[in-house]
Amino acid sequence: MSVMGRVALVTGGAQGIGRAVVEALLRSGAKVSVVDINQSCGDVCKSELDAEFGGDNCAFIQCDVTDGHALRDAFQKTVELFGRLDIVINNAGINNEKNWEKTIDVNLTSLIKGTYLGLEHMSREHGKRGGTIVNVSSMAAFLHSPHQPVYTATKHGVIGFTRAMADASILGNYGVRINALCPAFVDTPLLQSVEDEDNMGKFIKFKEDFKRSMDKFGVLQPSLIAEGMMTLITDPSLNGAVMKITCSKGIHFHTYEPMST
Ligand SMILES: NC(=O)C1=CN([C@@H]2O[C@H](COP(=O)(O)OP(=O)(O)OC[C@H]3O[C@@H](n4cnc5c(N)ncnc54)[C@H](O)[C@@H]3O)[C@@H](O)[C@H]2O)C=CC1
Ligand SMILES: CCCCC/C=C\C=C\C(=O)C/C=C\C/C=C\CCCC(=O)O
Repeated sequence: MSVMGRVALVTGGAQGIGRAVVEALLRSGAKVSVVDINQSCGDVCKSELDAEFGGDNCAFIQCDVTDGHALRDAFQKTVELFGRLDIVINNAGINNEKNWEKTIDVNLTSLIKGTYLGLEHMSREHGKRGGTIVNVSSMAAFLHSPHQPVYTATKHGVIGFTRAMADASILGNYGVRINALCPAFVDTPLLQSVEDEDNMGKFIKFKEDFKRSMDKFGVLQPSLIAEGMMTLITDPSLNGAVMKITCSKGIHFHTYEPMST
């Protein structure tokens, strides 16, 4: 599927992985709505993207994804601005073991809301023409590291929810493909949360151990994650797929036992 002329909404799109995905989409001819809580970062992002891709191709919508009404408005505004919606990337995420309820709210509850809103705007069930949703999980979903237990739980949850919804999409003939993306460590501001007791809480004492793990597994560039994301967006055969991206194996897919596919 070509993304030329299609409309995408990317949560947490103002920096890091989300920003790299926004750029890849714009480069391929999509129009993109960048939905992010950070007003100043979003303003900088918007002016840089306008300079590179032209002013009519992207919008910045300031929104806290945990605010259900604001998130609904962001979807509505995207459709009003660009006339349609085809691609939803639920990417916004945080690493906060101290305020772990917030981590669940941002990483899992809001991602579920974003998926349901995406379906309202794209599913044949709602009289729409179909589309695609990618939910951002993490390689943390395949580990049980002691550094970030609640973060890990949310990323496991993202995979379970995504695969169940992908099956629901087939059963309900939604016409919407739903997939998950699981990067290993990526060079973004999120990694700096390891330094901060406000984020790590009592797990700050594992900081050095965590850094050794980064040295062992390596750190990826956001551009590679955007490349994997574009495959999930454009390959019409993918639904319920779980893409992993690691330094050792690059872009590859998790395989499941046939009975659980
Ligand atoms: N950086 C890494 O090593 C990895 C990151 N991930 C996941 O990738 C996703 C993106 O992470 P990064 O780009 O690394 O993080 P980042 O911290 O660089 O960017 C996250 C973006 O989300 C926005 N955001 C945070 N809370 C929000 C909220 N309540 N409402 C709206 N926007 C909000 C931030 O303002 C920021 O622009 C997250 O889901 C993260 O869990 C997955 C694997 C590895
Ligand atoms: C406690 C550390 C907090 C600081 C880091 C913040 C966020 C990290 C986000 C992730 O999603 C990455 C987490 C774990 C997976 C990383 C690597 C696994 C690599 C496995 C492999 O290469 O085979």
